[in-house]
Amino acid sequence: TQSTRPQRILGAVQQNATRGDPRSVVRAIDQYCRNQEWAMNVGDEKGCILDSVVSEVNPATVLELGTYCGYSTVRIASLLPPHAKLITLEFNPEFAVIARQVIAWAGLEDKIQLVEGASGDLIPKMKEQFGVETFDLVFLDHWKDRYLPDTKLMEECGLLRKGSVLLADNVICPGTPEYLEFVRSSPRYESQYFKSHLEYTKVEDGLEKSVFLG
Ligand SMILES: Cn1ncc2cc([C@H](O)c3cccc(CNC(=O)c4cc(-c5ccc(F)cc5)cc(O)c4O)c3)ccc21
Ligand SMILES: [Mg+2]
Repeated sequence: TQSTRPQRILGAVQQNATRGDPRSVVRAIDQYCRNQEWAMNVGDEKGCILDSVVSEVNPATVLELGTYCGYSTVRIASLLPPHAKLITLEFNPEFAVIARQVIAWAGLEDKIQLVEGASGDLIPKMKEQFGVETFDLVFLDHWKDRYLPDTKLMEECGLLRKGSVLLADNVICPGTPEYLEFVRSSPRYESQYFKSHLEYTKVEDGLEKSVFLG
C-alpha cells in the first residue's frame, strides 16, 4: 500500500539520523525535504531564526500549535534547559502517530508532551489538565486562520504573562493577514518581523515575533 509523506519523512529519520541526537533528526528531515519531496516543516532557514529566539527567551514552558511531523518540536526542545517542558498540540491523528516516533528517535520524550486535539478545545484546559501557569514562548504553526482567535483565547485563559513571546510561522506565505494586523496594531504587543523564505524554496516568507506587554 502507498505510504504517506509523513511516513516517508519518518523513514528518512530512521535511516539517516542517530537515535538520541536531535540535531541529526533535524538535519535528516531537512535533507529529505530539500532533495526528495517538499513538506511544511519550518525548515532550516527559518529554523535558525527560531533557534535564536528560543535561545534568547530560554523558556521553561513552551506551547507549540501544530506539530505535523515534529520537526520544530524537536528543534525547539533540543535547545531547552533541563526541566523545561514543551506542550505541542496536534489534531490530525496520522501526524501525531508519526511525530511521536520522530520525538522518540530524537530521545526527547521527557521534554515534550504531544496532546492530540484541536487548539480551540485544548487551550482552555491547559491550566487544570496540564498544570500550566503561563507560557514563556508560543510557536504558532497550525491553521493560519486560527492564529488570531487562539491568541485571543490564550489571553482570555490567562496563559500569557508580561514578556511572553509569540513566534508565528508563515506570516507571508501562506499568510496570516488578520493576525499580523492585530499584533502590529495592538498596544499590548511589541512585534518584530524576521524576513526569510518559505521552507526549501526562494519564495518570501517570515516569522513574526510578538512580545505580550501584559
Ligand atoms: C486547530 N488545530 N489545533 C492543532 C492543529 C494542528 C494542525 C496540523 O498540524 C496542520 C495540518 C495542516 C496544515 C497546518 C498548517 N500549516 C500550513 O498550512 C502550512 C502551509 C505551508 C504552505 C506554503 C506554501 C504552499 F504552497 C503550501 C503550503 C507552509 C507552512 O510552513 C505551513 O505551516 C497544520 C492543524 C490545525 C490544528
Ligand atoms: Mg509553517
